[in-house]
Amino acid sequence: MTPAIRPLVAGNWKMNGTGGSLAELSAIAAGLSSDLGQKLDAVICVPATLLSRAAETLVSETIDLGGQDCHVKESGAHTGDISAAMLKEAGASHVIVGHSERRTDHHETDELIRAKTETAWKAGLAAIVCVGETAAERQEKRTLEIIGRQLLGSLPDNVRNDTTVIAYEPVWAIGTGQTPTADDVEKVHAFMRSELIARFGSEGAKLRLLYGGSVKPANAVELLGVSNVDGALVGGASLKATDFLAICEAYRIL
Ligand SMILES: O=C[C@H](O)COP(=O)(O)O
Repeated sequence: MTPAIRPLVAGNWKMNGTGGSLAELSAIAAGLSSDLGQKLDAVICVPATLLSRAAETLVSETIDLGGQDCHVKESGAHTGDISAAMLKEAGASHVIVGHSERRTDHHETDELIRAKTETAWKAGLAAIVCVGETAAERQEKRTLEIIGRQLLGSLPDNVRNDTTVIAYEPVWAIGTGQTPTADDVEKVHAFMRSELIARFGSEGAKLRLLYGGSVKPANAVELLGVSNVDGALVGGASLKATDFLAICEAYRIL
């Protein structure tokens, strides 16, 4: 019997946040210093420019910090890029890799995301590996084909549940207010779980599978209550402490 998986609610601030936003981060940390924080893990992936200050601000241990991407190389002549080691030194424990906004805008391939995941691990970061189908792929009823390809193409061989988190984010649900039905989320997460167990055995059964794409306080209980959903990757609703904590509150009920 696989032990219960401890939920993870991750926030992705994307390209939002300056010094004044650290007050929201402190409010999230304060909100999770209560008994609520015993029920889940939380990571906030702030812009890299805020990481060091965020780490200094967060005197409590109730939340971890993450980056939103890292270069595949450990260092070198890559103007404007950020290495996994830089994120780690600045206070990150996690890094998102393969977010659909990078797969699309920066033409990131499964192969590159797999290599970035290994680079993140080498720097001591856990990778939150994103997969998700586009609206066109959904229309063509290719969701499971796409998720299967991305899932297994983007993951190195030796994944562990303490170094790797998977986030299923249907691209058409990101920032749109639309979400799949709970049944559709269940189908994809059950498929991911079976694929991961088939490839990684018992470790595949322990990986946390997050859902992301318009998660809000109003739909959190429904979406987070779906089997094989072990948490959420939250964009817009993570920018306000009240909304992010309201999503976390779902775990008082679930
Ligand atoms: O990384 C977060 C996802 O892109 C979801 O963003 P969203 O909650 O604003 O739809």
